[in-house]
Amino acid sequence: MTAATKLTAPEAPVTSEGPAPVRIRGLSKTYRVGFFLNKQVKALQGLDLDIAPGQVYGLLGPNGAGKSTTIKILMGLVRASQGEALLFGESPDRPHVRRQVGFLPENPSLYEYLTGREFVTLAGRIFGLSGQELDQRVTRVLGEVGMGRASDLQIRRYSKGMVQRTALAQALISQPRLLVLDEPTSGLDPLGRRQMRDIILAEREKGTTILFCTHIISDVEALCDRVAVLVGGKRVQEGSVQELVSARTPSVELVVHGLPLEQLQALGFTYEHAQQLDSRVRLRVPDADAHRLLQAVIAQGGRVSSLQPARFSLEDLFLEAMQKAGGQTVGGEIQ
Ligand SMILES: Nc1ncnc2c1ncn2[C@@H]1O[C@H](COP(=O)(O)OP(=O)(O)OP(=O)(O)O)[C@@H](O)[C@H]1O
Repeated sequence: MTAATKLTAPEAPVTSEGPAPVRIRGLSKTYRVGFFLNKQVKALQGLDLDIAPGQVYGLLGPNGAGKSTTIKILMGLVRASQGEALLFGESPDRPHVRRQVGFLPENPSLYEYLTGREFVTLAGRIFGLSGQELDQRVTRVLGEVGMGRASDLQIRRYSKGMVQRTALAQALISQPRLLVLDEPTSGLDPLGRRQMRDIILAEREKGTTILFCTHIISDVEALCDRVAVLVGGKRVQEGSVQELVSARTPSVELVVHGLPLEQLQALGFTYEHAQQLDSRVRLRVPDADAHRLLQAVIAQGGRVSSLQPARFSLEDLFLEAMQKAGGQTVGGEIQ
């Protein structure tokens, strides 16, 4: 038995609400690739992650960072090479654990000749639902995802966004304690994205724990309690969105006219950001340097048209984390 298939973890923390919905320790995954399977892609390298009951947790990372691999291991679709991944303190393979989880895969592929209603009904039957309760739940979840009216059309006639919404309805049909969503807003129009966000927030209100992965930073900012940033299969940042964003030293953004970027760079300040915009230059410096920079710009004959506190966003943090990861931004490590 590999470490990944351990059925129980005696050391899994048990809170008053029971074991953590998700606990990952030292998780690694190496895929074998190449014609002779003689190359390896390190998709995950020693990942640790804990998700507490009721949390909305975002896995953020560039393409190929290992987000889907993490989710597939948690859903029992891919075997880990090392480490353990537990749901509610147990192996994801156990049927009673799986019954507590709703899963929306990336690029869901549904039975095309069924209607949306038939498909979601089938999913409900697999979860052991039947009769009036099943019919009522199907109607309710289809309504929630905005598919009430189109639910009697065959899925092969659906757009990508309609398929995504129907797949979400099947994830919700069992009223799961844990919802795992792989790129939930991909393929959705702006209205669909808003609806998806509203559904996630409504599920959170009900106390559902939610793990979702994305590279859409605004979704994480709008929805998540906590976030982990993955780059090249490693966790490079983790914390509450608020903590990560506010732990930064304050900085100030200035817009300067009348001096070229090269001249400003020669002043010897360390700029967090410097960009030439037509005849203006936008600069960002630590708060402590702002006054001296202002004086230096005026002394050189420049003019400052705007000076305001810069809002450090999750996007800055994300870009910074990718830079710190040594420029490796896309895909796992290939050997
Ligand atoms: N079945 C597979 N066989 C070989 N390599 C794979 C396989 N699945 C994923 N990989 C590789 O593992 C790495 C991580 O992929 P993964 O799909 O987990 O990343 P991701 O963060 O979900 O990316 P994206 O945002 O593009 O969906 C990538 O380098 C990818 O090429």
